[in-house]
Amino acid sequence: MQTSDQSIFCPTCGAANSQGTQICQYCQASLLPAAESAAIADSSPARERPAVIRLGPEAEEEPVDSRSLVPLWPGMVLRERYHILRILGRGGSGAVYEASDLHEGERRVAIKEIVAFHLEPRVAAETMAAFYSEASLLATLRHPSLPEVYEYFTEQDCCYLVMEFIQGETLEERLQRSQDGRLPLAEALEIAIQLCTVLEYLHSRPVPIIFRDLKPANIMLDSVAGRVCLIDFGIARRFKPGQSRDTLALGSPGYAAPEQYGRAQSTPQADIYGLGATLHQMLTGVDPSEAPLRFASLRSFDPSLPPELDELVARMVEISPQKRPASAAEVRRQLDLIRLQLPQDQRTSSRRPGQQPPPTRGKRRRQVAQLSTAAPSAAAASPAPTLPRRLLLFAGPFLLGTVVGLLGAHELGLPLISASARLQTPTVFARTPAANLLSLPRVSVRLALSYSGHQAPVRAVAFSSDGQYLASGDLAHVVHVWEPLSGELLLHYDDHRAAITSLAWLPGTSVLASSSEDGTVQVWDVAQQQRLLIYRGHRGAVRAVRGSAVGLFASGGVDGSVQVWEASTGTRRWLLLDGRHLPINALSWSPATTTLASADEGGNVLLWDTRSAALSARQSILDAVSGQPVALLALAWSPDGSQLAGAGADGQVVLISLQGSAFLGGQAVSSLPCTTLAWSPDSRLLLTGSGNQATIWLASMTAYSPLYTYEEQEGNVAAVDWALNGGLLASTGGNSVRVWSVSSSG
Ligand SMILES: Nc1ncnc2c1ncn2[C@@H]1O[C@H](COP(=O)(O)OP(=O)(O)OP(=O)(O)O)[C@@H](O)[C@H]1O
Repeated sequence: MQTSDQSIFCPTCGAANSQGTQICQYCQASLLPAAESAAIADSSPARERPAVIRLGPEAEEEPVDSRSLVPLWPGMVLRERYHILRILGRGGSGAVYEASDLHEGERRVAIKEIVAFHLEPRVAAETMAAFYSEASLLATLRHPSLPEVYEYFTEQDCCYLVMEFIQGETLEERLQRSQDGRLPLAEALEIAIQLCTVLEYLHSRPVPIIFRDLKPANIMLDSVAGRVCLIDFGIARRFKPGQSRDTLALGSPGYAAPEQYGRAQSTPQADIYGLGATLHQMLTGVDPSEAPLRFASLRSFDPSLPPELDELVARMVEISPQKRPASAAEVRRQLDLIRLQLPQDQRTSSRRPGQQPPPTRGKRRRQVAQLSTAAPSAAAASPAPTLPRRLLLFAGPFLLGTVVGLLGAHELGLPLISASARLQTPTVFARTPAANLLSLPRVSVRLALSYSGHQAPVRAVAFSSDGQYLASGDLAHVVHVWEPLSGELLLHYDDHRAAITSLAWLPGTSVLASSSEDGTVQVWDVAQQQRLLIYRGHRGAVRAVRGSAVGLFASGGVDGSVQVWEASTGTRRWLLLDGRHLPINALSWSPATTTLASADEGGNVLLWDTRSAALSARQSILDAVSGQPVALLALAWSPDGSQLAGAGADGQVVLISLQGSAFLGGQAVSSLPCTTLAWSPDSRLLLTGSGNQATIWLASMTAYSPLYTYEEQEGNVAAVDWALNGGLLASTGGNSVRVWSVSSSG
């Protein structure tokens, strides 16, 4: 359904006028008294006051346009069944997708989505009720010109209608392709006659069904079967005898009959009007939405057109429904007669509706890639008995050649790396003068090794909780798991299809999760060398994943949702939304796992109570100079649970005390974005990465004192981590990962 955001509909003639107009430009009636009711025609769920789902006490509500919501992601599998292939179109209330049905031999289906999760609970409930009513209506219909409905369901506050996929194009696209925007007479007649048959069918149901939105964009021409199909039953309604006017005025300007604008109840004559407007456009090339309710004689455009057709179309678009033909059946009979009277060579179209010119070599549609047989179903555990594709285990120390750099490890009691390791040019720490040297702890930092097994910039690093493993992930979607003190590569994983964004271990286990711009989180057990599952609950890139000690992963991404799911099965426990739909950049669990913190692109830190899955606090972070919200890029809870640190795109690091959720203030640590953060195990020191510098700070409430700054020569420091058992930290720089041994005193 399409309504113009800029239009106000005349209550007298139904014409669309621009907002602010006081006199109808078509019939000169006053628009003022009716403005309020006419505006109903312009309402859509997307324009309702937005709502917040699982809203906490401090959350505010802001308008959300459903068109800005991120749709399902090509590649994801909906309901463990429908593999989304591409977006076919987007409308006011959601999108339509082409998908392959994995339960039906990869049968091609079209899935229509109605997004409701951004709506107020009341509006969402109404939307869903309307959806079920329309879907159940459509599911009962059987006609060659209607797509068959296979299934409908709701999932995460979105409604989905799975239907027959029609291979072809819309009549609107066909008209755009044609010369002068019109069609040959025989083709137009064939399309109109087929439309009459489906309208006859709808209007003759025991309770007649009025389509109410007949227009070229809602008509599909099946290039395989040569049939004409009606799509988009969004505003179809049952005709209720005795009702004087429609509850809601809906339709598309130019094609909608005047009575659809609230003056009367729409009857089958409303569909005859829409068909007349469409037929007029097919024969003249004039788009009726440009001058609604004005239809010049067909023969004024093309004098060769039959006068009977001219007269029939003029009757079909009469303002008064009573003057229009009595039924679609009558229109069809007349069109048949007109066609019969045409000279033999003009009676049949050289092409069936929707039939395309034969494809030229090399222009055929590419076969859509099939799901990898190794990929487990969405959000479900895979019993995968074998290693996933490209999951390789390398035993032995052959990677020692890539392990370079060793400075004074013996001083710190670290094991020496094999003498075969090449020594790197010594790395120099620039010791930054501290404000008050006497009161500051002493930090001793030594480079233990540089790992250069990656072929692309490294974006994420994470120590397992026992410090045995270090995982690193890069822009070329490769994850390596290696032994941090020897650099021995244990696992090479490249089943992601886009850059790795974040890595997280499940505390106390060898289970690792990697999130990616490909929209998935992949989970595998490093010790078992087995992938456990692929989590596909997000729409769009996943930017953060974090594991909790109670067997849950939390993930967040550009779709603005935080999702909490079971690490062993991928079953989602909570979908946490705050109504703003700002991309989630970072997550952190409180050590007691009772709170989950998320940070978004709009500078909000949100605290979610994991017992009630409700928002318990929100803190907005503003740029120290401009006062504007600043995107938060990293978040880390101190291991003692007392405070939460956030890093901003303005180079600011903020601290939030968790006693009373007080914001303790922030300090600019760099003029460049601060992209990564990690706490020392004793919760006293904070490691940040900004530009090409990695800095260790004494993180006091009032000021941060820099203790060490390392200037990375190979690129920016995109990620850092501090091993929980102390002693080691890791930082990235270009394609390399450096492992440092660290000790502090005082
Ligand atoms: N059954 C189908 N088979 C193939 N393609 C379809 C099918 N249904 C819809 N489409 C494609 O999806 C596009 C959008 O469909 P539709 O008009 O139903 O949704 P919409 O524009 O989101 O609806 P609305 O106008 O209610 O906002 C169509 O233009 C068409 O290209």
